[in-house]
Amino acid sequence: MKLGIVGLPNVGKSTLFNSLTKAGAESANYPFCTIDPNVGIVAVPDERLDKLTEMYNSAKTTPAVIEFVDIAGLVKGASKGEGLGNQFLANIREVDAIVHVVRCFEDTNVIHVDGSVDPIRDIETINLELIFSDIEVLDRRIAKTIRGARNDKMLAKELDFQQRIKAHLEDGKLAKTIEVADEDEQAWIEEYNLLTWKPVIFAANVGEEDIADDGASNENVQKVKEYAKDFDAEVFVVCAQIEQELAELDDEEKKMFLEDLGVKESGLDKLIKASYSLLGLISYLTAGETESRAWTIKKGTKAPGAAGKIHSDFERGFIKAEVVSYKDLMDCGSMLAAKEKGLVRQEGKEYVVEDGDVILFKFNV
Ligand SMILES: Nc1ncnc2c1ncn2[C@@H]1O[C@H](COP(=O)(O)OP(=O)(O)OP(=O)(O)O)[C@@H](O)[C@H]1O
Ligand SMILES: [Mg+2]
Repeated sequence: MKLGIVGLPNVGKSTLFNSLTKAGAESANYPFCTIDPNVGIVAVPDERLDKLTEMYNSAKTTPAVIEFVDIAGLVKGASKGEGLGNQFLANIREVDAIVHVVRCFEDTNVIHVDGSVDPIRDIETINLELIFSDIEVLDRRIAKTIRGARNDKMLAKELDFQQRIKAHLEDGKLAKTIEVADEDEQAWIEEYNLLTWKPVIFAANVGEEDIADDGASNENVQKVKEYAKDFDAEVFVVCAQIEQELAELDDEEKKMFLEDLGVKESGLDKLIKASYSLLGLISYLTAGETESRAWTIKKGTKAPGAAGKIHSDFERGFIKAEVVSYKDLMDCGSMLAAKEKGLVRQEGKEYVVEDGDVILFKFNV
């Protein structure tokens, strides 16, 4: 699962990325592996995992992770080769969702490429580049489809759809706002990998003074929130600069710093969790003396599929799953007590795994 960080130059993308990846490294057990200087693996904060580790005295704790990709700032004309951005547009085509960083902080020391802070103009500049890039992709697709469409009903239907999306984009609209008529169209649009089809989270990057009230008194943040409504996009208020400082601290210091700032949770933690649910992901947990671990699955995954995340043998030889909800386990205080109360269920192949299920798989190979 990958998220791409996009935005204009100098709006705080790398600051956010650095704090994300450093924060990931802090939860030491999952190594922050730099696959590439601009790709970082980030642990999904999950306090359930800490509690399980405590209960089982686990030697190791392994959180769920997501990948973030930091790209160079996009400028007007990026899709036509302006700036550094266009070579990176290809990188974002591979991501599952986009974090769009929008500058909402006023600071005359930090240059804005367009001379002033104006979040809606900035968002539209980026969106337009993404739209242009999508139009190019569609043009290539259309050229291919057109060849076969004359003698093939299905291709003719697809061609019609492609042309509809193109017209929609040329109107300055995002692919995700197009009405998809049926399952064929749904499958096609998913396959095209259009940038403006991907889910988006806006990260409103504010100054330190705006953290305590979560941006409520920052006019720019309010504008972004209003704007995002039209796209069903979530807006997260974050101060990238503070997050970078927070990421340097250990857990205890971090807690104190957050208290000083008047907030419970770092903006970053909220952002990571939100990204996770934006992607339709949930975690189930495994616990034991050697390791407590969170495993990422798509909502709706059945028990054998979930087992397959651990090892393909678990899926192939799946017999059953011993399941207890995290809450029941905690309420009972131990697995034994939960069993005595009949709260540990034996589930079969059709069981749909839920977020926070603590599972032991039985399998045979
Ligand atoms: N919330 C904030 N308040 C004040 N300054 C900030 C904030 N966030 C980032 N900055 C500052 O803005 C500058 C640009 O940040 P950064 O390098 O992260 O931008 P970027 O979007 O990655 O730029 P580029 O596209 O050029 O890579 C840095 O000096 C950083 O310290
Ligand atoms: Mg950068």
